Amino acid sequence: MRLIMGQVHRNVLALASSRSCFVIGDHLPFRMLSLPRASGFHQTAWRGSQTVEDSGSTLTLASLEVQSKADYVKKERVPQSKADYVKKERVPQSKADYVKKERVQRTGGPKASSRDSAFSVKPKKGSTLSLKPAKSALPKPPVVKKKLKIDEALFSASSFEELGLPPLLIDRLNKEGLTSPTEVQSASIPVISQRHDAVIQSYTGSGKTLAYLLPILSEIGPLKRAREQGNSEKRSGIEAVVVAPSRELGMQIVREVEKILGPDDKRLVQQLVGGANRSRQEEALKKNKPIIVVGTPGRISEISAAGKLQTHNCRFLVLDEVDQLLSFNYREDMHRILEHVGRKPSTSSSSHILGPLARRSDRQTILVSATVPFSVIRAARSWGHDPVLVRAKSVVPLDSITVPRPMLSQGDPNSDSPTMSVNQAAVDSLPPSLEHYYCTTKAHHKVDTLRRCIHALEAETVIAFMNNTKPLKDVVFKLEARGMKAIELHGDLGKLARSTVLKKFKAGEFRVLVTNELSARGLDIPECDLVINLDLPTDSTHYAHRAGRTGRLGRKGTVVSICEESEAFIMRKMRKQLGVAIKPCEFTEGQITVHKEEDVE
Ligand SMILES: Nc1ncnc2c1ncn2[C@@H]1O[C@H](COP(=O)(O)OP(=O)(O)OP(=O)(O)O)[C@@H](O)[C@H]1O
Repeated sequence: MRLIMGQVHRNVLALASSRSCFVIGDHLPFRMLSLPRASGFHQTAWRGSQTVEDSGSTLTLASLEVQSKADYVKKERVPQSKADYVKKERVPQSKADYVKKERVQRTGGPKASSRDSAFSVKPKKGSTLSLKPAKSALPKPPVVKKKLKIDEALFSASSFEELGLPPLLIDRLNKEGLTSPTEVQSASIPVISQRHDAVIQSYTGSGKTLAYLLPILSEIGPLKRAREQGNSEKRSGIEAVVVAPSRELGMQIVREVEKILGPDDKRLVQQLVGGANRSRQEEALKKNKPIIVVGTPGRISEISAAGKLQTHNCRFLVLDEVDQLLSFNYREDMHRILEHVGRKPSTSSSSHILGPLARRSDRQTILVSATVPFSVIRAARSWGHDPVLVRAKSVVPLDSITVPRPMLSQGDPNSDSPTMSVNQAAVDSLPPSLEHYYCTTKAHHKVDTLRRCIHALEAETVIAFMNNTKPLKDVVFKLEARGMKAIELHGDLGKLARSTVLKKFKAGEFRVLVTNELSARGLDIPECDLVINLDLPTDSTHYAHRAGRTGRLGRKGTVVSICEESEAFIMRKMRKQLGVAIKPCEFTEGQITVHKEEDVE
């Protein structure tokens, strides 16, 4: 047993019990109790992923609606008028492309989707029809959901077969139209299958959920790989616990598991999210005998403390959005979960002396997030056996990772201000396909600017973020008053209302979802082509997670932050911390005007 002590400055998570105490965080005085490493890092995991990456089989993405370039050219709408040609103008990519205050007719990001309108038929606003029947006489038009192009580059060259997934599971994936793994899935599946504890880090929307679900479902449940006779592990009860910080994310993961298990076996996953009826959840646990539970920390620990959730035999513990789950708010519930899941109660005297870590079973701990600060690496080291960090193209032992020295942002070589240091965790979480802008306006003009922005970018599925709950309703009211269908989503709504809102928004019944931080993590709405910050996020990590609601799975996406003139410096700071171009712009006459940075500094 080792005892390590250090200095603490912020982000403290204290997990304390009578027998153990962990304190973790970035630059924190922390105490960590851990067992000696059983063995060195098994190179097999690394080799496994290398082999996978080296394989050069061709992709089959048709079922993912990934279009080849040729398809696009074929299907693209033939320009009808001069205006159409203007719309197709290229968006400036480099600084050189920007002419001072050049007026740019936007064609990147959302416009790419409107270019795809050959597939989705978007009625042109203001187009004249000779015979226009009264509104009430019209049958309700079906909501035509647009399809955004997926960037093939996100997908790995390997196939699910090459990753060694069992045939039954591959069949189910194919039935769901999933034919090729993404890069992070290619890297994670062999590592988890080889029983490594792992931290999975990859940018938002890159497929991290299946990156851990697929290797788990290869080992448990009806789709698992067949074992040689005499080599089958007999387990009963819950074999995997997945923890997520919000009900929405929890339910989204449940649906993903249900989708893979298929209609006959979907009862084998049980949601344990807060806000839902607890006794019904407990009854379902008894009746359905699930093999996997997915829930929020509070509800899981509540039911576990009541003795209604037996997880001692559990083989997998997944913490999705781990950096958020390790925040102070969740400390007590997370402590209980970490103490109980996959830990057999022991009466041996040695375990009493050594504490709960000595009682560890062969539970695999998998920590997942787009943003992995060093505090998570520390936590993973203390909880895992030879844990590894898995990213899209690399697998490294956590022991080889050292505390990062703050990097100064480019263009600021002489600055030693800590605020100017690059937030590497946030940088790594940003999908490369995003475009970022900000514009300034007076506070009372923000909603109008939002509306003009949506029109100028021709965005069809928009998520607008604010910092507080109260003003959301007002924004919805103002947008609706201007003829734009909008709906609010926040934690004060009941569980049913929250899921109804999401369902309607996903179905295209509303163009704008006005929400708060609740929706910033994990929410997967593939059609979202524009994220708006109506209030600036508190830091670059929050910016990155909000931004990640668009540009999912290699699609195009645009992020626009609307702020007051006095806040513009925050955007410039954010740009340096994130290492991306966040371009100043304004929206006038239905167009976006991109400014040169010097114009506004
Ligand atoms: N191999 C695949 N083929 C096609 N689609 C996939 C594949 N893997 C995942 N997806 C889809 O990609 C989308 C994004 O996946 P997911 O939500 O797991 O991303 P994520 O990396 O967890 O994002 P976040 O960090 O925001 O939580 C989902 O709609 C998911 O169904």
